[in-house]
Amino acid sequence: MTINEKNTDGTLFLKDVTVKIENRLKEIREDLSEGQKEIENMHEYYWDNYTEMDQYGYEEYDNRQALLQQTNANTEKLKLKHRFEKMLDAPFFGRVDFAFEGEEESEPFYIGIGNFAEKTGMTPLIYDWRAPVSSLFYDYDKGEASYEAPAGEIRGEITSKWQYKIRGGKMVYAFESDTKIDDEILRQELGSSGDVKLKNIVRTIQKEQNAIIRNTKDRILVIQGAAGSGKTSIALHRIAYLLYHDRENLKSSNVLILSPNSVFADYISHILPELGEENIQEMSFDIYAYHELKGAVPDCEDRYDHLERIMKFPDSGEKERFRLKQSEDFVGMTEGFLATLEDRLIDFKEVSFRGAKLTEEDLIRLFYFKFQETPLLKRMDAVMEYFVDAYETLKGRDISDEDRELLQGKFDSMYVSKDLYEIYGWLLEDYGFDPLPDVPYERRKLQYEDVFPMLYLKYRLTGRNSRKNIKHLVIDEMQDYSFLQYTILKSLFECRMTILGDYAQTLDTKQHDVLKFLPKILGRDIRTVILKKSYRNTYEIARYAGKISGITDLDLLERHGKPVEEETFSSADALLDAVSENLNLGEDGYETGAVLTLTEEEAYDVYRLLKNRGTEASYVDRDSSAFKRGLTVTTFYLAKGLEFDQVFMIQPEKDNPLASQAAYICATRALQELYVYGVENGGNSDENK
Ligand SMILES: Nc1ncnc2c1ncn2[C@@H]1O[C@H](COP(=O)(O)OP(=O)(O)OP(=O)(O)O)[C@@H](O)[C@H]1O
Repeated sequence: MTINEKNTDGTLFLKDVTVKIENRLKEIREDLSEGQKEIENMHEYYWDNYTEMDQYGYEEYDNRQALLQQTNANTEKLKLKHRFEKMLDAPFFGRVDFAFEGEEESEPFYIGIGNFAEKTGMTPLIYDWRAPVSSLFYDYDKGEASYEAPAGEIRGEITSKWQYKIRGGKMVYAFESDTKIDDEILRQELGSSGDVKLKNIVRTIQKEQNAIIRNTKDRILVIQGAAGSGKTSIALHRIAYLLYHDRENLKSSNVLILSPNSVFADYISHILPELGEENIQEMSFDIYAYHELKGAVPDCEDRYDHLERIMKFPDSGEKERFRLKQSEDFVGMTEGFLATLEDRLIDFKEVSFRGAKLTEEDLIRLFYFKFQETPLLKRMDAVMEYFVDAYETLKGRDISDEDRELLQGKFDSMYVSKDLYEIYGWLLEDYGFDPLPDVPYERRKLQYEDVFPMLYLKYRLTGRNSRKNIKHLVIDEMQDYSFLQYTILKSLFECRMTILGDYAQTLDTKQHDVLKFLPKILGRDIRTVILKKSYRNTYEIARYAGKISGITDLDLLERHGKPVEEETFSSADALLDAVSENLNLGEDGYETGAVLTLTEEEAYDVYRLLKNRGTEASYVDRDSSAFKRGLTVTTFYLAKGLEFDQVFMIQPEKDNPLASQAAYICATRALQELYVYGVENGGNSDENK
């Protein structure tokens, strides 16, 4: 029986292909050890013959090149080795039998996590899920179908479709299905615990998700998707797809993901390696901003300080001020301020230097006309360079470092201030905001509401270096970025973008209208895709979450589970008893659970009380950087983007402006079970005292 024989249940092919993968692995291991020896020999030759190499260094150059080539070849082999080792565990997960238009016989195409051929250059026995032909598997039922190949559209007919589950090299199940990815398999994938972190979904990518992953046309793709619709998963699979198809131009170091915090970064960190790609850089925009502002302020508050404050002091006016300072109106105010700043910032004084001179009139001409386009805080440097050039040409020699320093002092002294902190303070005062505290540099701490406005002002005053090495930017949780932040991002990144989020999961009391203002900032070449099908939660949890958010038009996967349990207890003690009773983690239970609160203080209290009772838990705060198996205690805002098998959501005792947002975010974090617990007013625990 040949491995191409049709209508098998895949077991024979599995046997055959496993042997072939093993053989290939053996060859690769031998090549690798040969290659390693080769490198060692080259090193030895180099050291033995170093002194005798030709004086121009040609031989040395050749040696280095050969060494580099061999190292690169070894790295490529190592990657292949990793891929094939992974494939030995589960070589393929799908198969389409496709009869090309005009042909009677159909050909089987097995689909797996990567390509596999017996030898480099031979027709693959297994196709990478990202190969053009593999889209047949995700996009079509049995019947007429087509796919986009580099040479154009290929038409034909799918005569049969199979889905497999292979673990440890053994076939767990195989079944033929007429339809796209069968819902039953999807339910099984979602219902099965095992992975703690976000998993790859290559086995069950849905058609609408596949269209996003394989979209290469749109420069800026915006995905608005309901909680649990797979946005983060899709964005990462899309990067894997783009890296595979554009290897020449796009390397993993050219892709950057803006992620909300380090725990989230850890949570998603293994998907790309699992898909055979290197991990991509990750950055929090807040941390980037703090670095950029270091010259003006040694310390900045973070977003979580701001959130905690608006929960504690809802009527302080902070929410409204924050919103205004991140808005389009504030960008307008800053521009208005900049228009009058030139006159206010500079006090022109004639410059004389060793017989040469720049009169006030000269300075004004250069400053306002010749260097008009140079950012204000850099403009005097440009005028100085102009003067230095003219002086050096006249004298026929360069000026000394001491003289340059002297001149720099003279030109700098024309600025009334070069301190961004002070200048930003003027802007606030001009528009009637409270001024910044007048303290020396070491004692400055910027409130979160001022971080991005100050960064915007900085870039307008000094210019910015756009990040040209980044060719694709991924922005997750798009609803948490403001008009002002997108304006700054646009000036920093001129590249393709995948922007994803869910306006219902905002961390504000009011939803930002991101989808409306994005085209204003990023231009017209934006394509927005809306995802309404939610996969994460059981039907019961999704319905419950829908009631909180008022979102009723969701398409829910019929995966049923335990009803949501809502209960109010007479004391914190009784509440924690209920948590302990229902917690079902460990060998025979689930992998992950979370107790989620609104504020940091509440989270820490619960964590402490649980610990006192001997319940193992990890406390995740803003400085945490790892997502762990077991029970996690944290706030709703740090749990955003994550998921847990069991969620215990603790309702606040006092009114809280973010209560409804928090409830929606907490509820949608639960994969299998959701408990909504509260304590009656006045309920108090002895342990709590
Ligand atoms: N096609 C799919 N097959 C299997 N699982 C899927 C699929 N799509 C999504 N999922 C699962 O649904 C869950 C939610 O996915 P993901 O976290 O990517 O969604 P999200 O839209 O980013 O969620 P949120 O906005 O709520 O954080 C994950 O467990 C993911 O593995």
